[in-house]
Amino acid sequence: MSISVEGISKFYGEQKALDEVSFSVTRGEIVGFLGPNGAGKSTLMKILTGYLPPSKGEATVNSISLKENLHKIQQNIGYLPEHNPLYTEMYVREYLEFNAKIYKTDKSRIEEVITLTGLKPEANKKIEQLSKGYRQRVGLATALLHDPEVLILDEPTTGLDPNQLVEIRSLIRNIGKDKTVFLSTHIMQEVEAVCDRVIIINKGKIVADKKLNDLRVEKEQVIHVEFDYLLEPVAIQKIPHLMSARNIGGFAWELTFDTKKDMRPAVFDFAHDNGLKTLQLNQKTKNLESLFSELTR
Ligand SMILES: Nc1ncnc2c1ncn2[C@@H]1O[C@H](COP(=O)(O)OP(=O)(O)OP(=O)(O)O)[C@@H](O)[C@H]1O
Repeated sequence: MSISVEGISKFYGEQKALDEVSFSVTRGEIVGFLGPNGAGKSTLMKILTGYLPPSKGEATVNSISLKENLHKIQQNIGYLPEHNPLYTEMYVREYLEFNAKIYKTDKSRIEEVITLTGLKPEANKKIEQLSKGYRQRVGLATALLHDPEVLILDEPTTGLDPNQLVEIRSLIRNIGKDKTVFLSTHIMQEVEAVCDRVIIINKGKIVADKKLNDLRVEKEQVIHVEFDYLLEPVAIQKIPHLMSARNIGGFAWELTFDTKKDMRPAVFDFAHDNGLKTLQLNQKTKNLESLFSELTR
């Protein structure tokens, strides 16, 4: 087990931020820790990385107990905090060298993480000159310096523009091929894009723990499609297996089908046969959305 959390509670004075939280993460999983603002995500991550003590409960990382050997745990964890604390007046390479000294890692690892995180073109700039996306990469590079087995990433894509978002998500997916990744977010699409599994927290309690594949294997299927022209709802009814069609703004529709079979080709063919262009076509995990709104309302 890479991460095991047992009955962790955390009080800030009178306020209970975490309430008997328990779960485990196995090696090689990418787990999304999803919850609304103030649900307790950062608090748990700070506990797992040793920045905060729990009020109650136990956690282990790679079978090492948080209580017994915090230092050893920190050697096994790469942590990207929510507010990435970078020394912005430093140059990127200089900053990584500084951190490599702290971790006592080999200097050759610096070039490896620069390549891995796509920092090469910016490596000779000062951190203050970097865009938010590249600063985030510096944070990830720092978290990866000592080649930890477990990565804990607190809202790694907050504030990024859509292009940076795609790049950082694909970077995390790549890193997750041989590391355990536990990442927090309040964005459902992030979980769908990156994770194998989702743990949902609300008001300090775990309210769901599901594999994304299990959520996808459902009878219903939802597709978001955008055409280049306005359609009458009656015209859309011609698509086979369609249960309902809802306009979600402009020329975009949410289509619900009563089949597991991938209906994207049928929607594409429908557009083509009716002289329409398909501007966007996405299969949604409706179940994650409904689960989230049901459990965190
Ligand atoms: N240092 C603190 N002192 C007092 N209360 C705190 C402290 N840190 C967090 N809290 C409270 O604990 C609860 C959980 O906060 P936490 O930051 O863990 O939530 P979160 O899920 O990470 O939220 P967000 O998505 O907004 O970052 C919130 O109600 C918050 O106000």
